[in-house]
Amino acid sequence: MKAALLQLNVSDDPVANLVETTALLRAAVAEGAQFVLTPEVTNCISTSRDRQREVLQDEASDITLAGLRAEAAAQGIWLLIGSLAVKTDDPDGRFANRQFLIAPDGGIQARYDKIHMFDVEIGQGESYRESAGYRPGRRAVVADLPAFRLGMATCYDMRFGHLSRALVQAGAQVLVYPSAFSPVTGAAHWHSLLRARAIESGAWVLAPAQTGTHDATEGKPRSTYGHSLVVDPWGDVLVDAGTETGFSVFDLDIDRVANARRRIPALENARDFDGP
Ligand SMILES: O=C(O)CNC(=O)[C@H](CS)NC(=O)CCC(=O)C(=O)O
Repeated sequence: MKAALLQLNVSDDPVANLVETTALLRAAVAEGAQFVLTPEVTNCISTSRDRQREVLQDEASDITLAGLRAEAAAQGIWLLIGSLAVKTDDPDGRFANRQFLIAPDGGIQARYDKIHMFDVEIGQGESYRESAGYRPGRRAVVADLPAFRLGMATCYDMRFGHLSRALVQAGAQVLVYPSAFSPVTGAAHWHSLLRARAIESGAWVLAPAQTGTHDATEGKPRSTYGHSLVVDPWGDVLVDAGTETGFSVFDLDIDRVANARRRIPALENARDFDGP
């Protein structure tokens, strides 16, 4: 199956973002992609919670979800919306950071709310507190396409190997990590983490990413690392999209999963053990 990652530089304007995402999706489909994946927070990146609250909706009213579902149906493709920030009934007014798998008829096949919140102090004045704006999910999710099983995870989730292990133990052959990674941690960890998840799982790892500088409402713009990555089940990097926006089409050959797992049967060799 031909698949494509979209690399985006979204603003705090969901309408403009939808226009840009749709144009790239159509270009990828024109090159044969039957499965298209978008990055984390495809609908909006804003440094202002007030702005987010003003322009974003709950799932039922989200224009990005409605627009991309219609587009997937018009093109007859599978679409992984890397995530949308959507309003929830959280008592603290927090959003969900929610992934959607859309089927070729436009139906919602699966949803996943990001579990691990990026609450960190990286140093040099850079800190993030994702849990202040987002309510974490509690449930790991796998979903079936006709030819393979997908394990859904988002961005910072890639640092938690027990989540990917649970997903592959539940049958996932393709792991997705749509992201809006920080440039500092991206340079230090992005390629290593994603290759490790692919190698230890014998699974494809697909990581469509946000890139560049984004909204600066709060004075300082938010920057993201880019480098959308495709890693095959042996750990080879098939696509590194660099820092420009655009799309990357590649051949998602599911036979490589069985091949890698035959050579290194890490899932079969794994053992239960007593605690240290
Ligand atoms: O803020 C939003 O609107 C959506 N959420 C994100 O972009 C999140 C939290 S700031 N980004 C990450 O998880 C990056 C993880 C990362 O960079 C690492 O693990 O090193």
